[in-house]
Amino acid sequence: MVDYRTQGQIAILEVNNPPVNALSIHVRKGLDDGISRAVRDPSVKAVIVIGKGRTFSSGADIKEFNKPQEGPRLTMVGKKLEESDKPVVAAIHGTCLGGGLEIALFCHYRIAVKSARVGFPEVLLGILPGAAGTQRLPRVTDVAVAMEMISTGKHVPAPKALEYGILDKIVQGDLLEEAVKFAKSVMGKPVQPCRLSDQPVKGADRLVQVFDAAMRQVKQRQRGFMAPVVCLKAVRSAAELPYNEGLLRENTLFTELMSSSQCAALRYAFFAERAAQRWQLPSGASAANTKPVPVKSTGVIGAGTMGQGIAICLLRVDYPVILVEQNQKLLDKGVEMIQLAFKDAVRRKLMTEDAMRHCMSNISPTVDMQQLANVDLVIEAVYENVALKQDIFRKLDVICKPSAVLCTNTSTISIDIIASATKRPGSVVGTHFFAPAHIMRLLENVYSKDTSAQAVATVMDLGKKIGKVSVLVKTCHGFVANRMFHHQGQEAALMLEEGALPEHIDKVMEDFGMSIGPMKVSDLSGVDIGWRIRHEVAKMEGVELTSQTRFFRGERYCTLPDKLYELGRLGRKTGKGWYRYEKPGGRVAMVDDEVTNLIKKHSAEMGIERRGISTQEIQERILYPAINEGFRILEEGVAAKPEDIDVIWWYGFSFPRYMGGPMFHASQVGLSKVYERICYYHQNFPYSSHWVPSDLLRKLASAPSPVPISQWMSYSQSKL
Ligand SMILES: CC/C=C\CC(=O)SCCNC(=O)CCNC(=O)[C@H](O)C(C)(C)COP(=O)(O)OP(=O)(O)OC[C@H]1O[C@@H](n2cnc3c(N)ncnc32)[C@H](O)[C@@H]1OP(=O)(O)O
Repeated sequence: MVDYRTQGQIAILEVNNPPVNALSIHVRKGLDDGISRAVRDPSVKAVIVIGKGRTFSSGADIKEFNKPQEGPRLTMVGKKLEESDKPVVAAIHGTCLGGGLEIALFCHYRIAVKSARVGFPEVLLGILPGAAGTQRLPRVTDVAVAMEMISTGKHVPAPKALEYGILDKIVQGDLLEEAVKFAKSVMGKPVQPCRLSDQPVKGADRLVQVFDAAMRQVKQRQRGFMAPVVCLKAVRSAAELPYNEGLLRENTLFTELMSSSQCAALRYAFFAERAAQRWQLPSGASAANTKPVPVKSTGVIGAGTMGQGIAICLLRVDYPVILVEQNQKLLDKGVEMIQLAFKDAVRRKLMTEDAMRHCMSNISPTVDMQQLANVDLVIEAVYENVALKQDIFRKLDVICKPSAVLCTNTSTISIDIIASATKRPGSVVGTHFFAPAHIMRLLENVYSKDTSAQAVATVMDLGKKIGKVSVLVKTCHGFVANRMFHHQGQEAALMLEEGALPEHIDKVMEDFGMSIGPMKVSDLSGVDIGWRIRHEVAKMEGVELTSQTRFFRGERYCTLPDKLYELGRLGRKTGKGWYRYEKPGGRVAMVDDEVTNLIKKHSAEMGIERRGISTQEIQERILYPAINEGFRILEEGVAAKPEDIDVIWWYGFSFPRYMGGPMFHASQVGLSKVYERICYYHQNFPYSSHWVPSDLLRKLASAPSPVPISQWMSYSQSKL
């Protein structure tokens, strides 16, 4: 775990714990033993701490967090490194994060290669750097920088870290050779001035202003997260208390955070996100045994809002894009909008003018689908209409080369239906982007009964390359995201006719932690989207939905969203939806009397006596149908594991990560309680099938003791 060797008068402690040199018990022990040995050995005059493999260290071993602490504590190991009279040099490459950076800050010197990054990402796990990081960073760099780094968790590139004073030198060439040279240059020099515990906090005279400004920012940007606030308090204590007292304060705050439910949720999120990348098909094909099709050229069909966003994603990472539209006017408009989005990115310093020009030079706009003959991958992004999509895929089948992967950006239509229009259903796969496609990180990749493993591997790989978080799901109507979200929309509309108003529902859900409530989401995504989907489904079933419709598919149906659509209130884009906006495309949602009156009139027409709806009821009626559907999705194997559903909700619907996602949230509330409430609503609302309790939920709720989320799937086939 830590290899000890000497090179002349230098002892080298090489951390060797693949893949990322986490500071597990054996590493801490190895470092502890190594430094003691080096200090004892009179022939050793300097020490180097270095990481083997791809990185210096990714920090404490997160897998050890919920186990009893064994072996030497990181702070104790660090103290030994600092107290050594022989200079200790940290030689950094890859990432030097969390406990890894704390170890480096205990060393007397830090050198790094230019590509290295340092940071304290603990805050993202709901904790703080608890091995003296909050006390030592503001002693090596300015307290404002320390507050920013520790409260955001951002990685800092080596050149910036040098500027901040965190690094002493950036080296070129072989890191170990350079570290040896550096160690020789400091051999024999007194280490006292390099012991950070003896240094004053930098910028302590500006503490109050810096702290207040940082706190304002944290409250604005990380609303609801506990850890950033506590991180700032810990750094503040570095400036207010002597070093050893500051350490005690840090420890108290660390313990508080470590035992919080937010920390448990964020730790779960860390592993869930990584687990989602390890996809597996029922055939056994998986990320580990399937190679993607090499993609060098791409096509996008549809230059509307989604097509534009998808094209931007591809162009940004250097894929040439053939952009196809049905007529020149729409095509020109689409290209213009793409250019505008890039210009905006340049204005916001997210890209250079040169990079923008390069991206734009990679688009080939055309109204001729034949131009797609040689692309490796094509993404259809036209509006949600089965016949239209099938027609496009019929054409693609004829036009595209046999190896091409044919993707559809449908948000609801089963991939089986779209693929059936081709003679190569194995090449057809869903790539469900979320609007705005160039901003939202989620990519819901969808396989059909025929999709080949290679097509799946290709879109999962594409997702990674374009910076998305990809989750693989099996096809069904609405997939995971919209199938779960759909019930929220239904239930919200029903609560509106029973007595709630859009602003009440949104406030409750925003107070719960959602970044925006469901009514604002509907305005953002477009009231017409839901309308089109509902009416398309009805049409497929030979039903016409009208203002008189009370039941559809045997379910209670609320016509309020349809009435809103008929008034042309399509959401933000028209400046009016469930709210009024300052202008079409505006962002400031204002309560609109026209909507309030529409809702009240609708209730009266329905003969419903409006009533006050409690916060608890709003929360449960918005969340629990989605959770219930989540369990059905697991039962049917549409999602392979609860973690995948939660990942979809963080990135697709901004579900607060510190609550872990709807499935994790359900586990925290207690499945028996969630089940009981779903049964209660089922009794009260028998005409809404989303309240029929899932069988898997029933089985888990009746287990004699709470079943850990990692074992839920073992209950899906059980006969209990
Ligand atoms: C007293 C307490 C003191 C200190 C507290 C801490 O130090 S808390 C830990 C702080 N560090 C982090 O939060 C870093 C977490 N890791 C990362 O950000 C990335 O993993 C990293 C290092 C940037 C590498 O990214 P990359 O994309 O290259 O790899 P990936 O994320 O897929 O990770 C590879 C596998 O390593 C596992 N892993 C990563 N970091 C840790 C860790 N700190 N502890 C345990 N395991 C870690 C990760 O889960 C992956 O495993 P796999 O089984 O392949 O999914």
